[in-house]
Amino acid sequence: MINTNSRVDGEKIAKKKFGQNFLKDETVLHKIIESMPNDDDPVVEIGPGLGDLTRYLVEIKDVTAYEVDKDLCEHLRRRFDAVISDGRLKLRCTDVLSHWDQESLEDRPYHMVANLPYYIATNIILRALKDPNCKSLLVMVQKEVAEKFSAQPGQKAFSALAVLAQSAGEVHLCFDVPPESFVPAPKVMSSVLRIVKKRTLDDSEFETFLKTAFTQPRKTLAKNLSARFDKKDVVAALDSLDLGPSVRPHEVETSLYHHLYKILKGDIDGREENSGKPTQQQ
Ligand SMILES: C[S@@+](CC[C@H](N)C(=O)[O-])C[C@H]1O[C@@H](n2cnc3c(N)ncnc32)[C@H](O)[C@@H]1O
Repeated sequence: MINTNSRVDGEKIAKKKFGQNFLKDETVLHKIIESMPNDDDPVVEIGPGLGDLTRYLVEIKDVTAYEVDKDLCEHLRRRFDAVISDGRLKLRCTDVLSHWDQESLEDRPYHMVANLPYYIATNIILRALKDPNCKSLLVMVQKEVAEKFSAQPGQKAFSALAVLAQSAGEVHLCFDVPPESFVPAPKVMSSVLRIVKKRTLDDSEFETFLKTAFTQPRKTLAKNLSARFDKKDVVAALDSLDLGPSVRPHEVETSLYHHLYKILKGDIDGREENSGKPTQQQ
């Protein structure tokens, strides 16, 4: 059993299999709280851990927290006894991803604020982009993952994840957090990523299309897409959008991926598309 004192030794109790790196840096905790949306919607926290971020969240918001580790749940129940009793904190002791398969994480609009378990961070973000009740995300992830979601077209890190996130809303890498801010310290740099959603992703075929487009990020987009579509159609579709046959996947903007997808799916004729031609912003 974990000592209910908030000063428990994170180093000793951390379980690697659950991606436990506890955020102990008060400056970073405050920066996260200051970056939160300023409205009355509740917050969903995934992986409250020892509760060091949770204790600030419950001061300003109604919170639903999902924690998979039963030992930590027991600790959290004791630490937050009063706020659980008065309804400000709902603690769900379960694997968030299996819960999400059945329903949204909240039955009303919510913001996600979390120091995510890194081994499933990408899955959680993608799942949140598809949850109609999730309005925004403010999440700590591995810096490399934050860059994949927030990179701009033309940057090497621009990926299918960036296209998806930018299709859902505004994406911003807020700040970096060094390993020594956590106990135990992870091997990598972390970053806080914010996504403010304007729409919900609801087309899984578009996701599959992007996976094909970015299969081999250093090859041409035409080569990647030709694995699924006729090469002549791919080159014609690229041409209709003023994209040359040698363009690489990371060089094409989000809006053009949507046009390409529609053309290749047959929703839009390339020539028709050409008349009100969208072009790549230089
Ligand atoms: C990086 S730690 C963050 C802990 C705490 N929020 C903090 O900032 O110190 C990730 C947390 O997510 C929890 N977790 C891991 N996998 C989970 C899952 N599938 N569902 C819910 N929580 C999970 C871990 O047990 C751990 O508490």
